[in-house]
Amino acid sequence: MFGPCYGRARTTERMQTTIEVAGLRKRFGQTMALDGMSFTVEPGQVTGFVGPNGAGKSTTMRVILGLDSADEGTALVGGRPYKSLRAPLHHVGALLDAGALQPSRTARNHLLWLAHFQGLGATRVDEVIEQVGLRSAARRKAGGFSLGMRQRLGIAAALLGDPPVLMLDEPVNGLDPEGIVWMRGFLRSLAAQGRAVLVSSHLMSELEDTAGHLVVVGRGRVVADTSVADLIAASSNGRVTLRTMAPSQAMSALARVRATVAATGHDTLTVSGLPAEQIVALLNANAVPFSEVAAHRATLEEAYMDLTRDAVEFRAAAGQEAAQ
Ligand SMILES: Nc1ncnc2c1ncn2[C@@H]1O[C@H](COP(=O)(O)OP(=O)(O)OP(=O)(O)O)[C@@H](O)[C@H]1O
Repeated sequence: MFGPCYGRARTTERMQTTIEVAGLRKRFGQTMALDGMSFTVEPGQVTGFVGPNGAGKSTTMRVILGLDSADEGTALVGGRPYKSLRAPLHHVGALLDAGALQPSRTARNHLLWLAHFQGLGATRVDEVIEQVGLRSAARRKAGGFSLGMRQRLGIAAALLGDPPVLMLDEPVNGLDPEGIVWMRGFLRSLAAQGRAVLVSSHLMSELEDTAGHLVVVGRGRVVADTSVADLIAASSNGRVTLRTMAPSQAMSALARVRATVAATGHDTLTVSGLPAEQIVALLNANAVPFSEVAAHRATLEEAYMDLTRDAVEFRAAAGQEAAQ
């Protein structure tokens, strides 16, 4: 296994554990689904693949897996096109559609059937069942599984070949809170074993605490390729959060020195154009009570909204035009 729990030696060459996408273009009729999509997924971390609905995430994943062909550009797994890999499931595991299973088969039989085509036996099937926590349900028909259990089964299938690269399309979508917590921890543990893990979502909040790196997409191309820490720092730039029981007094005092102020809660203001120390001095000089003045730390959601605003506005405008 690629992880620490199964000892076969495996080379850790960087090229083996990456996804490299360069200049992908793909058109469906009038729709430009991919418009120069380029990014690399590195090993050892979860990379979030985020963007609004229709941004091109699923199409990119399908092209990487050879399920769709691009009009232009290249998509490589471990340095090679998927279709040229001799035992592809040992290179990359994917969860694109958790519903894709035979409802009348038990979970274990479903996995045994998949394992058979990869030259793998029952021992490996039982290992992955254990890994995803499905032991007690393994002999039940998959048709009766909840979405969370189907997702676990889909991940077990993706792990069968012990691949160094994993790709999951919206794995958290529709899960209950317990399922979400499990999925986040599990994805982090797969990355901690040295795998390259690409996880798509249209909600940034779903990737909070999971992804270390983000590829943010809109309109078929990358709008940001950054670590989570850098993205938050860039979006927080120069803003200060002020908590006060006298927001209107504070707003007047700040307006007099031409700071920009926005009310962001009943007792919270976000101030730009004035450093925190000067805000404190100003509030003290004007006898305005306050409980907190702190450099603002943007949430991942705010940073994401900043980045994808254009893509969303474009879609809203296009929708309005079409409706007229
Ligand atoms: N088979 C297809 N035929 C026609 N249009 C398609 C097809 N597949 C995707 N598209 C279009 O391509 C664009 C990108 O779709 P894609 O599913 O890749 O986006 P996405 O980012 O995965 O969105 P979502 O979060 O909604 O799944 C969309 O405008 C979509 O309608």
